[in-house]
Amino acid sequence: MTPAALASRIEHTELRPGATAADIERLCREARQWRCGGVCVAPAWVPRMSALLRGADIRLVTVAGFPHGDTLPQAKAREAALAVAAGAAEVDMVLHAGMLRSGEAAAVAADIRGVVEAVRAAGGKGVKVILECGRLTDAEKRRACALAEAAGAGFVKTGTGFGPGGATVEDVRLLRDAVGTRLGVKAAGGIRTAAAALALLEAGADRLGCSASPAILEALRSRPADAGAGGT
Ligand SMILES: O=C[C@H](O)COP(=O)(O)O
Repeated sequence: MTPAALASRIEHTELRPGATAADIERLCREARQWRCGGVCVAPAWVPRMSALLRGADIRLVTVAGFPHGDTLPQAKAREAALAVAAGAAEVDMVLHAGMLRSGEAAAVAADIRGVVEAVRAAGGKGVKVILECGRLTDAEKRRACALAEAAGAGFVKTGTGFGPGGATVEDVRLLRDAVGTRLGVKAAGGIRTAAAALALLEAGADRLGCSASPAILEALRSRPADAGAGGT
């Protein structure tokens, strides 16, 4: 895979607590430089991201209920709608893992549906549901995928980058198996090398969320031509 092809699958991310305006400026500059498919920042930075990326063909992504997913459903939906009004195209919302693990499927579905409908009404382009796989059993991951699909989400996403463990090939395979081709799969959290990025795509991820995107892309660019995986 070429660096350009990989970059198109990356949502370059800065969600660290305490990230500064300079961090957001660097992120957007790097995303333009590498032509990343998207950029993901916390809601309060959406107006800045939107201004910095005006005219660029880069998806503007933000988060809702981040990073724990346990805000009130109405707050999550409103947060998502306000972020879309401020310029975000897509919202990565965090699943309420505690409710899922309590067997309260209807409440989990309503939480997701609230965000999906709020984003749609605000003119946004779609919602990803962050599962935080490190906190869930495989059966819970499958249940979460079914609820995300039924509630109208467009993607499921492995993690926030702030929970236990990072994105794994096993979780991407499981999520892909659960949603088939009906939903997208985004792998995120702890992706630090080109080999890891390519392995996650190979396992079935459509998109990757990473903060280490330039290092990953630079490593791929510097790799000897015959060392490529996948050959594209
Ligand atoms: O959604 C994306 C993650 O927050 C990125 O995590 P990372 O900093 O481990 O790449």
